[in-house]
Amino acid sequence: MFVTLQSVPFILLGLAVAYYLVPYLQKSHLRDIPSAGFAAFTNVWLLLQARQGKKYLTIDEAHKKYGKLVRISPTQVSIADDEAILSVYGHGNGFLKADFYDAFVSIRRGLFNTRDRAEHSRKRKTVSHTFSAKSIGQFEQYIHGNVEEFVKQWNRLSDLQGDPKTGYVSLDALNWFNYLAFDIIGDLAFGAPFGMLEKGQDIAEMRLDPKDPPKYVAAVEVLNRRGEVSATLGCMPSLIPFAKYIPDRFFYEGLQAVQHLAGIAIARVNERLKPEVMANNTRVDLLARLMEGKDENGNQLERAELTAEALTQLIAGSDTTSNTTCAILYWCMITPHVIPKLRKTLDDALPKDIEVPTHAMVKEIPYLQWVIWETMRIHSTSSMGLPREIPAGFGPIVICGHTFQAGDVLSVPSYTIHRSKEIWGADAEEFVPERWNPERLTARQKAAFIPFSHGPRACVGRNVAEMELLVICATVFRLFEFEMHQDGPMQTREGFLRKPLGLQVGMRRRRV
Ligand code: HEM
Repeated sequence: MFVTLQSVPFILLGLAVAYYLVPYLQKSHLRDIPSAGFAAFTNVWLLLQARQGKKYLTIDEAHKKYGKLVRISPTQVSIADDEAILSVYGHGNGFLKADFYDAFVSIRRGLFNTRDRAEHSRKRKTVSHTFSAKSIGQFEQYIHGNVEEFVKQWNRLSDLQGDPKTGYVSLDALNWFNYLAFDIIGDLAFGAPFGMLEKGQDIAEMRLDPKDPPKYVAAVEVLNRRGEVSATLGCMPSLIPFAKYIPDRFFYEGLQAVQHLAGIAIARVNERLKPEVMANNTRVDLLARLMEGKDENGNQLERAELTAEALTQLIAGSDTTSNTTCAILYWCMITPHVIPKLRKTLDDALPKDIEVPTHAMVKEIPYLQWVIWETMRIHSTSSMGLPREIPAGFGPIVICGHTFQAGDVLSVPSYTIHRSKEIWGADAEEFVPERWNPERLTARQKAAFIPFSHGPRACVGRNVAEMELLVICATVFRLFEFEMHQDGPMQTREGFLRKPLGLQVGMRRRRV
């Protein structure tokens, strides 16, 4: 058979069509599910949404248009139905994290991005007791110390830089919540805070190799870039080896960020494991606990695995908390009556001479808890549907009236579920902390609240996160006053998380 020059374009076109049609036809059982744009034919659609930082929103809009089931890639179906939460994320269903998570691996796989079930169970066993409600008490001292430093810095700013007339100093609250969250996790996971609060600056030491001389990078920025590029490449993992050749700075800088972030963990673990530091160690932090962990042969974790796990905690436990704290301040500020009510509740509950309360003092204050939960619902720091694959040997399985097969990837979109009028009522788009009153909250709402996900891969740090949020919010709203210094709503961008881009406020020491 002869191939003429004129026929080459047609052959290429035919190959391209086949490339997209074959996966589509192979998944014939998904053909009756409406496709968002051209998503049924190629992952490029999902990749483009992620690249623009608004995947959760496009998927939310697609659900509003097409209903509860929407195909968002040749293999992935988004299910906006709270009934699917148990089936997709529950214990014992056998689903695994999808190849999306391959884009998050650096150094080596850690607890968050391990996809193999047995490996995950082993890793999770090593850390889960450390995060139990009983054990986290020993971490409180590190949280407390950093919140005290935060208060010192805000008092100083208010005293020295406040407007002479109003007393308010203008600042980006997100920056300060980031400094606080990074210093806390630095203290918890690496043995010392990064010193961001003290310097009022986003800065961390980084070494790509323990023997390298130190370099300094902006850790928050590095984490943001890394989250965005990984969440984008995760939509098309086959692109990962070629990502550095894509002529878009987003990918180049993102990949550099992945390395720099690993470098931050390498530098800090290196510091913490120095013989002179270890010899005098009295700390009961996360790294100490990880060092007690054993592998399947009873050996202690080797340096690379230890570093990967410490890096996992740094990534998972830093901007999750700061983005949530920033969203809490925003929603409280734009909703009249919430701050006065919260402040009165805190004044009534806490001793006057205490600036930073203990966890025990704040964990039973319902209105404080409701404000936090309501923000986690309406803001949804983790907004995307976390993708889970039905492994070989499983299925067919019926979810929401549709039959799925091994190899299908399913996800339940948190943002859409958290704002569903069917679940939360007509005021689902409003910030109403009172909806968490147990007399009002329904069993369905309770089960549909998934800010920490659900099942065996749910947030292992939830207890620490809740302790941090309670102590930080009780402190911030009781000691400081705010006025809005920005026009329009708080802008956000989605990487792995839904992150505020900033919150410009006036802050001063409390006067009344
Ligand atoms: C408000 C704060 C937080 C939120 C909203 C949050 C949310 C989540 C979510 C949704 C997941 C599931 C991710 C997935 O399936 O892909 C997760 C996993 C995880 N989180 Fe958190 N998290 C928070 C704070 C923390 C903290 C403070 C730590 C540690 C100190 C932490 C450590 C982890 C780890 C290690 C995982 C992976 C667990 C596994 O796969 O077994 N998180 N988190």
